[in-house]
Amino acid sequence: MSRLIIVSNRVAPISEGGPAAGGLAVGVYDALKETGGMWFGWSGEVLSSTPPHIDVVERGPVTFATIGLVRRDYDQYYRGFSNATLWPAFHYRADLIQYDRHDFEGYCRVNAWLAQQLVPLLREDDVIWVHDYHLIPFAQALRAAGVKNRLGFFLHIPFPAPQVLLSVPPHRALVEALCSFDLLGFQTVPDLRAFCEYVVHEAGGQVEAGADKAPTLVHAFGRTLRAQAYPIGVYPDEIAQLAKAGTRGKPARTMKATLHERKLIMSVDRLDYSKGLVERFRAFERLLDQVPAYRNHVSFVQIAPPTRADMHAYQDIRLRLESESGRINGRFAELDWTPIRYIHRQYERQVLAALFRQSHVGYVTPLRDGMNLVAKEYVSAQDPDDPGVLVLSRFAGAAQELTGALIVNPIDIDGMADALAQGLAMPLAERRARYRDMIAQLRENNVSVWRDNFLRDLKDGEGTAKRRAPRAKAAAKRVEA
Ligand SMILES: O=P(O)(O)OC[C@H]1O[C@H](O[C@H]2O[C@H](CO)[C@@H](O)[C@H](O)[C@H]2O)[C@H](O)[C@@H](O)[C@@H]1O
Ligand SMILES: O=c1ccn([C@@H]2O[C@H](COP(=O)(O)OP(=O)(O)O)[C@@H](O)[C@H]2O)c(=O)[nH]1
Repeated sequence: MSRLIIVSNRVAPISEGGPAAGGLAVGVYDALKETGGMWFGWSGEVLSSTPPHIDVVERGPVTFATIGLVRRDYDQYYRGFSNATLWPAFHYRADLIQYDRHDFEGYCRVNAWLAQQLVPLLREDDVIWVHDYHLIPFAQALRAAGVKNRLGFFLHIPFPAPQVLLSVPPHRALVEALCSFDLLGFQTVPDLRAFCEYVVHEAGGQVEAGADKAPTLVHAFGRTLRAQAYPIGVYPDEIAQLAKAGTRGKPARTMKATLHERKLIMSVDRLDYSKGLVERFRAFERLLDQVPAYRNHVSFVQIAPPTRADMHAYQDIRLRLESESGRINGRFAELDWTPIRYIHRQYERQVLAALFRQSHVGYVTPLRDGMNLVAKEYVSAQDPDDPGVLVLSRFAGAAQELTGALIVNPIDIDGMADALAQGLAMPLAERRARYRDMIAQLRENNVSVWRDNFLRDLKDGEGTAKRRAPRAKAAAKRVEA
């Protein structure tokens, strides 16, 4: 059996059980610990001068091969092009895009360098699965180094509409680089469709919809590759167990004691401007304005651990959120009640799962999000006999599957306040019906299914990339939603 090699910028913390650094690390680790294999990526260290070397650690069936970045590479590749250019562009925040040609050069240089570090670790029949926007040029770099293995890529964040992507100056070079992979995976059908639109309308390529759920064939830049939507999942039953066990722990007991029978609204997000936190706080304020009966009868807990805290846009969102929570608490707080408990630190998944289970509403309202695993974890953690209600942004990838949630537009403050009121008052029978619908979907498309579908298509496609593109006048078929 061929070995699975995962390549991503962020690698899960090597000691299991600790708080996770984001959804990619959580999802990929869950997927890899069953199959075993090697996980290659950044160690999270920024080195001042020493030339980085690969650290190899075995943990059960998984070999972690991690490497540090020198300061200049971290600045240009991670803080610069990945997170100041691609992240805002792919999350539809054209107003926040910063672009520096030197950062793009650094991004390509680091991709080439990482690829060179990986090559000596590879075997001939390894299957290589590359993850996320930091590593778009990775296939080109591996091919240039002579690697012939199957190469797949999964994008964890949204793929933007072509008009938005055009604001990234090297957009064409990026899409050409993506087309060096054999298989491209997206979180949702709208992301796949946006990619195909770029291929057809901006790159002069062609796409052919695959029959019966098979991947779409993409002909572009002289290559043929395949592309498909593979929504990442969770292990719902494992999370339910964690949640049940966690309710006996100290954090959950403290939460219960300090709530004094009040209803609980729970949110958990990295403190990222894509998560819609300011709008969410204002919608909670609107609820208190419009339904005075909820004052002192409902508490909103927002856990928002720091992320990318050395970047201006992230310092800015932190200040805005601190100011909003201070303002709203100043307006409504009483001697025995603080309406918003805003907590700027990370918690372990077991603690989060237990808090989800204790809450009446899971409040997940990103402005844009590739998937949003928190939404899936929230539903998984519920007590089937007395489940909470999920209020979910239509712009989270998860909204494509979790149709039993109350779906909201995250910039519609009144609409979100209405959904909170509806969720808090929802009768048990309706809560159960919505929960049953969503948990069935989560079980059907768990993280193993995500991994297995992607790897099946990556292996099945052997030979596709070598096929020639069809003649130019063959009609391009658009991918249907
Ligand atoms: O590595 P960081 O810069 O600290 O950021 C954390 C991760 O954020 C993003 O996560 C995404 O992946 C999730 C799982 O597929 C998905 O649910 C979520 O919508 C995405 O935002 C990012 O894509 C990862 O590369 C980062 O590691
Ligand atoms: O304090 C925290 C906050 C978040 N998470 C985990 O980090 C992941 C966040 O993934 P999501 O897809 O929701 O968003 P991302 O941060 O990747 O954009 C989820 O598994 C959370 O349970 C965690 O373990 N501790």
